[in-house]
Amino acid sequence: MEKLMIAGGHRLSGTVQVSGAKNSAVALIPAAILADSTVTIDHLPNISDVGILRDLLEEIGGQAELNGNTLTVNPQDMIAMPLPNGKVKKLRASYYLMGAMLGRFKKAVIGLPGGCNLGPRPIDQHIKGFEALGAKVTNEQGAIYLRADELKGARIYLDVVSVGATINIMLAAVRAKGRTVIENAAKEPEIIDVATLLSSMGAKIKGAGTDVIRIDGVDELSGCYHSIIPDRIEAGTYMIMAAAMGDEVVIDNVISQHLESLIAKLREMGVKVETNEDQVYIRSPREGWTSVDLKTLVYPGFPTDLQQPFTSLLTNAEGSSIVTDTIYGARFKHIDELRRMGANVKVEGRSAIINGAVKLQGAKVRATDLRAGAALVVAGLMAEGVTEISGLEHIDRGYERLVEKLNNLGARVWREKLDQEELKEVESS
Ligand SMILES: CC(=O)N[C@H]1[C@@H](OP(=O)(O)OP(=O)(O)OC[C@H]2O[C@@H](n3ccc(=O)[nH]c3=O)[C@H](O)[C@@H]2O)O[C@H](CO)[C@@H](O)[C@@H]1O
Ligand SMILES: C=C(OP(=O)(O)O)C(=O)O
Repeated sequence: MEKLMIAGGHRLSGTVQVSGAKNSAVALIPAAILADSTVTIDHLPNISDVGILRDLLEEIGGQAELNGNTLTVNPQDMIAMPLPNGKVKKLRASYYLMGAMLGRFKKAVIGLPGGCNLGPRPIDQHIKGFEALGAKVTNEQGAIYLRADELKGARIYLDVVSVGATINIMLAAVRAKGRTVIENAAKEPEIIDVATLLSSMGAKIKGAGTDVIRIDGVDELSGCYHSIIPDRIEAGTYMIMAAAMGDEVVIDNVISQHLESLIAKLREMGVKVETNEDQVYIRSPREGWTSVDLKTLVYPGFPTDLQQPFTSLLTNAEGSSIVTDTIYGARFKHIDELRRMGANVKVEGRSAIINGAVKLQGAKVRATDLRAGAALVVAGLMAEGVTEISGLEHIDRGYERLVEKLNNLGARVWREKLDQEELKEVESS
């Protein structure tokens, strides 16, 4: 097991390349189950979630070859192998195996998913959707059993706007008989990316990216080639790092329209942000940023996945900021760790109140989830002295070549093995 070491205070400059989107990748890979021939997915991020999903496709009998950033999946020999335990528990997106296997085999057994612990993360809307399509769904000892004689298109109103439920219902509905309409659907760019892949396979989907998606089921879906969209959350994280420590930083391979809410907030703080077709340019005023209040919302609102790293930036803004997470009201595990670094932040209900103008100090901290990790990396870059971040396995779920990308920008970051005492601490926690 390793930890991330950051010698803080180094200015950043240059260009950083954004990888393919994690939250697309983790849906596109299960979607390949639905095809009857080879699916090639290009520009996948080299992160642990992708490796685990590849392994899961092999567990159900597929051939899934990862060459650099390209995954080739031959789904022909796949079977409806039950996956009640094991790797499915290591990530959130294993829930997409439910929709994809239900679509192809009309049955699936999938253990309840893992992923970031952000407080309760129910999947009732996924299940409501599968049931509306005609599946019988039961929860037996922590695994979801799904079975349908036939899937039939239906009108499904989501009570909660959910990315996962929207995609999962799409995955099953492309192979249902007749028309499915998802109302109050989520509109995130990753949903459009998944709909694009499914359409290339022959699915009939209209309205992805709006809150009403219409799907006309088809009898078969073929193989295809798909190139994934850039990761707006990784891009946003580097934008926040650049705002914190950047002289002049170019973030390359970005769709800036995906990040309008972040760009608006950075500008409100006094950070210079310019955009062109596929780049964002950031110049930070170095210090004296204005504090801002912020609420996370469903897309195109401010993404909850950037709330944690943005909070770190606000610790050094002039004045107080209030950050409210309306999506995951308990997504504040990073705050205790930021306090160890000297931050003056308190949590009240769904909000963090940040008293800014604090110079953070390097400390030993723990990433409890993926974006808490990103928040601590931002803090470590800003801090005086060395920051040691354990829980690196969370960060590895979502950031490809983080150390290399940061060092290319002028940061001083490296990985080190945990010593015996630290290993004991991890084991007992
Ligand atoms: C793999 C992936 O894409 N993960 C992203 C996805 O997670 P995920 O798809 O799991 O998140 P959802 O969009 O489903 O969750 C949004 C809200 O709806 C609630 N909810 C969701 C489903 C459900 O059946 N019932 C229910 O009540 C959740 O508790 C949460 O409060 O979107 C989140 C919100 O943008 C992001 O933080 C995650 O990075
Ligand atoms: C919460 C996240 O991921 P997951 O849903 O995969 O746990 C995230 O990407 O910030």
